[in-house]
Order: sequence, then structure tokens, then C-alpha cells
Amino acid sequence: MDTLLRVDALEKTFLMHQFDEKKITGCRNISFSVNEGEFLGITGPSGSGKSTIIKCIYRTYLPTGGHIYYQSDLYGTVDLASAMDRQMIKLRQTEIGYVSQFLSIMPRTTALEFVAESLLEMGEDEAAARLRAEDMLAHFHLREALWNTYPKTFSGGEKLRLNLARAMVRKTRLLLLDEPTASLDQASKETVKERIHELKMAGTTMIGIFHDLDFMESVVDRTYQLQSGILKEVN
Ligand SMILES: Nc1ncnc2c1ncn2[C@@H]1O[C@H](COP(=O)(O)OP(=O)(O)OP(=O)(O)O)[C@@H](O)[C@H]1O
Repeated sequence: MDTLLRVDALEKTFLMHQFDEKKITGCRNISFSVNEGEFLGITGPSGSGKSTIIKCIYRTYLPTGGHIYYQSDLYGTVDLASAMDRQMIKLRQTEIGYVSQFLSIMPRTTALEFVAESLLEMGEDEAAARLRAEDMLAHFHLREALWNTYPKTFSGGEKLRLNLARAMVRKTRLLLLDEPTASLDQASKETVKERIHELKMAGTTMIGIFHDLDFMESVVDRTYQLQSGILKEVN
């Protein structure tokens, strides 16, 4: 199987300007690879650096060392650790999806528009994007009364389900999931699992961070554990 993503000696150190340039290690010397179509799970204690790794891949954080080689449709092999911002923007619009447990609210955008927008970015026409967005909101059991309202006042679980709908309504080449089941009840977790299976069948490669180990084991192909700064594959 072909490798879609290869992380090589990734490092992220945070420089705390307001605290005498104190250095905080986010992650250090992290190497792993993911094959096309595979789902890789990452687990480990709180603060061990799991989110930092995912955020470096999505380039929310600019790595301070190492490489992230990604086989893109658009540009061939790209090192996401040093790709230009405009390349990252394009890759996020068309190839790389990301779900976090926190909603980044867009002002004056309804829940339905928020989900449909991710399809419009990929070039889908407005009517089709709207219909698919409605399907996905229904799939994640977001009450219809909320679809045309602003998500600012949504509950934690509703915000997460909206995030999931936005990221999972489209089939990206790579999908990054940062605790996609945090604060979800059992029924909602099942809807996430169903959508993960559909995307996997469609060929999406996924990397997910989990604290819910039962859920993780039910969806991933391989697992890495991050412990005391060292990433190890577990069988
Ligand atoms: N923007 C930031 N600025 C400074 N330090 C940060 C920043 N982001 C993360 N860190 C630090 O990097 C370390 C790793 O954080 P990270 O969020 O990656 O951990 P995690 O394993 O995902 O934790 P959790 O399971 O609690 O979400 C922590 O010590 C954290 O305080």
C-alpha cells in the first residue's frame, strides 16, 4: 500500500514571549507514517502532545523541526512543515479535513450555511451543497429547529456534532480528528462511527486522537501511544 503521509522527526517548541522567552515542548522527535485508506489512532495521557501533532499536520501550528511529507493530488509530494501558506489554504479547501472538539464560530453564519460552505469550497453548486448539508445535520441528529440559527448558543455536544457534520459532509483525501467523540452520548457516537465507516469505504485516510479507547479500537486499523514524549506502535 502507498504511504499518504510520512512524519519525520517532527518537533514543535512553543516560545512564551510573555514569560521571558520560556520554551515549552509540544512534541519532539515524532516519526510515523500512514498508508492510503488507513485509519491511525493516537492515544496517550493529557498534555503528551497528541493535539500538537495533529495541529502541525493541519498547520494550525508551524513546526519548529522535522518534516511532514504528504502525497497531495494538487501538488504531488508536499512537506506540510514548510509548505507556503497559500498551498496550505488550497489543501485545506480541497484535500485535508479537520475536526476539533471546539467550534470556531463564523459570525452571522447559520449552522446549515456553516456545513454547506465546506462543500462550496470544493466546488459543489449551491443547491446540491444545501441538500447534502441538511442530510449531514440530520445524520448527526442536530434538531431541525437549529439549522437556520447561529451556533453561538449551541450546547457543547451540538457544537461538536456541527463540527463533525462540516468536516465529514465531504470526502477529503485526509481527515484529522481531534477527539471527535468528546462530550458525545452513545447514540451520537454511533452516528460518528457510521460516517467514519462510509468515509473509509470511500477511501479517506484518517488520523484520530482518542481518550475513548473502546471507540478507538472499533474504528482504527493501527494505534500509536504517545507516552513521555515517545510515540510507540501498540498491537
Ligand atoms: N499554543 C500553545 N502554547 C504553549 N504551549 C502549548 C500550546 N499548545 C500546546 N501547548 C503545550 O504543549 C503540550 C502538549 O499539548 P497538547 O495539547 O498537544 O496535548 P494533548 O496530548 O493533546 O493533551 P489533551 O489530551 O489534554 O488534549 C502541553 O504541555 C501544552 O501545555
